[in-house]
Amino acid sequence: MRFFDRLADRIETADSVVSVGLDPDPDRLPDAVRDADLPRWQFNRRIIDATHEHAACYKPNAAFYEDPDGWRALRETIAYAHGKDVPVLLDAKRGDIGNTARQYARALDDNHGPAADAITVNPFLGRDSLEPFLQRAEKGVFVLGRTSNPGGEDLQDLELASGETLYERVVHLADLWNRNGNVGLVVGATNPDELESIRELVPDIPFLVPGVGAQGGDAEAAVEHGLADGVGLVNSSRGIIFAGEDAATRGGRGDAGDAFFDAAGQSAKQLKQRLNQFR
Ligand SMILES: O=C(O)c1cc(=O)[nH]c(=O)n1[C@@H]1O[C@H](COP(=O)(O)O)[C@@H](O)[C@H]1O
Repeated sequence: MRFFDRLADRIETADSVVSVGLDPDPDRLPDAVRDADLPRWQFNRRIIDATHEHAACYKPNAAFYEDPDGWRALRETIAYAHGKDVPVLLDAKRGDIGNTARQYARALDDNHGPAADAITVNPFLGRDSLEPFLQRAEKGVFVLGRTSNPGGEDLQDLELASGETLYERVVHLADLWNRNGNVGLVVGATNPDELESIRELVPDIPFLVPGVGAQGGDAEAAVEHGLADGVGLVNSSRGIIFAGEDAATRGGRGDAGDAFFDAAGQSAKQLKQRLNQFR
């Protein structure tokens, strides 16, 4: 099934557009999983147990897995999320010359274990750098449009000779690259005006909207402009997975971690309910 059809089904089943970011910072893992074999996998397993009812998608960021144990943890995590019937978007922000991109795109193939259903890509190198991803028609390809970080304006807001901004040009290209209907755009919740104007440019492309929660983005704008025909994702990572840090402190060392993971579940549920007010 094509990614955006699968995502639409999941959004309906879970009644949620929440993307739960799985960014397991090793310095912030609770005691309950620190001594486990593959702590990041044990952490993600318990986060998934606590949050899957409320998750439209899981979004592991590759930065948190780029070592041998990390790749194992990631593979287990993808398989486990699929076992709960939740799609996985690998946030890898890939983008390189065609020859290299062809290798990166193999991350979307099942050959070496279960693969992610979608990926984020960086459009800076242009068309051929994204082609290997785009041609995997069943997979979702989220192109960075207007990012949530403060420095995003340094390049993305530059005005071109044509009068459009660089991010508007990227949005236009993403629309052209969407011949398989598998392209999404990443637009940060910290830029509500850009969210609105980009939605006007591309009414039919679903957005991944990161930046609510820890980055303080605008949840209402994220929903109002992020969804295309009801399909899109609003991501929170630290705001969900580390919501239980205070609870863990109260539980003390040796605690089984239940309070920590319960808090993650509550946080995902609260975000779902908050976003649903605007759907
Ligand atoms: O592509 C992304 O997901 C992304 C794009 C962007 O503009 N801003 C952004 O924060 N992200 C990612 O979304 C997640 C946000 O994490 P929190 O700030 O903890 O919710 C991280 O994995 C970021 O790398």
